[in-house]
Amino acid sequence: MKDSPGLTPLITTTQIRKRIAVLAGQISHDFDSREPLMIVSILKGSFMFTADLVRALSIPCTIDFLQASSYGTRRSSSGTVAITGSITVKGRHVLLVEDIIDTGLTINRIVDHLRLQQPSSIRICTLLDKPAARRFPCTPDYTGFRIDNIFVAGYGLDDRERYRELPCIVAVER
Ligand SMILES: O=P(O)(O)OC[C@H]1O[C@H](OP(=O)(O)OP(=O)(O)O)[C@H](O)[C@@H]1O
Ligand code: HPA
Ligand SMILES: [Mg+2]
Repeated sequence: MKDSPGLTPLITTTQIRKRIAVLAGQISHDFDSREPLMIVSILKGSFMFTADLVRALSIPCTIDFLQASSYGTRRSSSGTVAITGSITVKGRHVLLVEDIIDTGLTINRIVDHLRLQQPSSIRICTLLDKPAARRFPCTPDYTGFRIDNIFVAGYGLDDRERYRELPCIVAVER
C-alpha cells in the first residue's frame, strides 16, 4: 500500500483466496442435494467477494443482486437502510452474500424483507464479521474472517466510496 498512506494491510489477497476456497467447499457440501442455490449478492460491497465465491462453488446456482445502502459517505451507519432491486425468492434456498456484518442492521432488514416472500430457507455468508460492533443480532452461517471493531476497506468495501478496487482488506486510518 505504498501509494496509499494511512492504509494498513489487514487481510492479504492470498488469505482471502484461500479462505474463499474453504467457504465454497463448505457451501457446496451443505447444499449439494438441493435445488440450484439462489445466491443473492448485497451490493455494492459484496461484488468482488460474490464473483470469487461463485467461481469456487462446485454446485449449480443462480445469481441475483439487491442493493442496500446505509453508510453513504460516513463511517457509521445512518440507521436507515435503503433497499433497491426486485427479486423473487419464493420457494428458493437463498444464500445472502455480504461483504461485512457490522451493526447487523443491513442484514436484518434484508432478511425481514425477503422472508415476506416465503423462501424455502435463508442462509448468510459474509466475508467479514465484526461481532464487537453488533447492535442487531445476527449469527452468519458462513464467515470468512472475524475482525476487531475497526473501519476497513478494499476488496469491494469502501471508505466514502474509495478503495473498493483494492485486492486486499486494509484498515482505514481514523
Ligand atoms: O451491519 P451494518 O452496520 O448494517 O453494515 C454492513 C453493511 O454496510 C455496508 O453497506 P453500505 O451501506 O456501506 O453500502 P455499500 O455496500 O454500497 O458500500 C456493507 O456493505 C454492508 O452491507
Ligand atoms: O468497516 C467497514 N468498512 C466499510 N464498510 C462498512 N460497512 C459497515 N462496516 C464497514
Ligand atoms: Mg459502503
